[in-house]
Amino acid sequence: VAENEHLKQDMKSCEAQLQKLKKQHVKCIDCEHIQENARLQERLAQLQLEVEEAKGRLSELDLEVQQKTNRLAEVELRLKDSLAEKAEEEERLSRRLRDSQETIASLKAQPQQIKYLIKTVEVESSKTKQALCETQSRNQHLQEQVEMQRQVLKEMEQQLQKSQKTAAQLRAQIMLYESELEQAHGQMLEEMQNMEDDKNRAIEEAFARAQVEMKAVHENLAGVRTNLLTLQPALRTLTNDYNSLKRQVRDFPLLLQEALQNARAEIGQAIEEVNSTNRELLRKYRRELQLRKKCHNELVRLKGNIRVFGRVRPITAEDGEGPEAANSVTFDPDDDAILHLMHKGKQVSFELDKVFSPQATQQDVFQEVQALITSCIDGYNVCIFAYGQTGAGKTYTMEGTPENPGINQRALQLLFSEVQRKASDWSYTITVSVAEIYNEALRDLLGKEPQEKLDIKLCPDGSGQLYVPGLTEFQVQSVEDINKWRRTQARLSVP
Ligand SMILES: Nc1ncnc2c1ncn2[C@@H]1O[C@H](COP(=O)(O)OP(=O)(O)OP(=O)(O)O)[C@@H](O)[C@H]1O
Repeated sequence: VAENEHLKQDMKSCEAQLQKLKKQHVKCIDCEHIQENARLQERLAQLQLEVEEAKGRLSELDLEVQQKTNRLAEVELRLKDSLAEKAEEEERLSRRLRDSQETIASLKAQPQQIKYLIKTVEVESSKTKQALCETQSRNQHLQEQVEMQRQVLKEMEQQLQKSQKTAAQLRAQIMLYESELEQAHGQMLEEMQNMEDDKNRAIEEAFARAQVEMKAVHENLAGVRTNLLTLQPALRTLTNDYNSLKRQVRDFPLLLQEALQNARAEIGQAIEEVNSTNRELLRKYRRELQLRKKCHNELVRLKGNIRVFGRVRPITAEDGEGPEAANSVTFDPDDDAILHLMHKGKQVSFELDKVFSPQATQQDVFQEVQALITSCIDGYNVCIFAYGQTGAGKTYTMEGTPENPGINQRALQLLFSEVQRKASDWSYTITVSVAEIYNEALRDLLGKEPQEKLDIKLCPDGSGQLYVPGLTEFQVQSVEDINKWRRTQARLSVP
């Protein structure tokens, strides 16, 4: 208990020290050392609680020992009482036994006198006979009494034996109680000792831990103190920074307003510049458009609104051999617009816009009509068609082969690539229609009723353009879309 008190005092002094340290560093509210202190205090409180609990247990055990001792005293008292009772009983019984034995002895001694009396009475008188009879009956009665006394003595002897046995049992039980009590007492002492040891050990450990933790806390506090010292300049710098930031924040709306005004002026200027650039671009575009129109008109003026090209295909295996298969056209080496033809032995010359020799490639031919595709994108109506006798090479020139495509495919490729190129500035819609005129009958090859005959009419807007009412039109996005419709059309057209 003294040690407990000592430990408590130590703890109190530690707590007081902690409180003092806390007051010294009250600014450091959330630092980890304070938290650690709080943890240590918690631990101390816990240990105090444990000590209180151990004390409570100890007092309980004391109470138990007290109760057991009281019970033992009671049992001893009861035992003493019963022993005294037994002794008294024994004393009483032995007294009675002695009395009985004396009585028996006196009774045994009496008959001889009676016998003697009988003999003497017989000889003396008849009167005495009666007295003898009385004496005999008395003798009988006394014998019966002796017998009874014997019986009582026997019972008493049995009772005495039983009492002695009971006393022996009680003694054995008392001894057993005593040994149990002694054992319990020993156990209790041992347990108390163990508990005392545990308590002391726990207190020692807790104290040692508390000391170590206190030491660590002291060290940490020293560290915190040095940190505080080193942090002070940083705090000063931060305060300065904060003040300058505060100034900046105060001035910020003004600066912002100024910056916004500048930005607005700059944006306005930029918008103005963009607008002027746009105006310039628009002007240039219009000029370009006019230039293109002028170029087209010039082209049309120079090359004519309708241009005719001649293409001489090479001799193929299908033409056969011999003079029948010989080429009947010749070219002018100085002028690619003249074509000579031998007719009935005479040379007839034809003047065209251009003549392509058998060596001319598909690309050469397309190059010549390429400008018309650009005119088409610029909004002019363009028509390219092939004319010639069977086997002259119309299909080859217009359609070509997949490996070497003709004007159609190349024109469509150019059309879509141009549209793609201008997509950021212009939006185009390309539609496709396929019609066939055969034997003066017009039919819609993409329509649902391809056999149905259609009419060609003048546009009612007075533009002089022709149109076919009811002609099917499909919007297309790529060359492949067109080719798909063309494949449909190829199945339906006149072979
Ligand atoms: N420039 C050329 N180079 C090589 N072969 C050609 C050329 N032009 C035509 N041919 C070949 O000549 C043959 C006939 O050509 P194509 O079918 O184009 O004639 P076409 O005028 O369309 O005939 P049709 O009017 O009967 O349809 C084909 O085998 C074709 O490949």
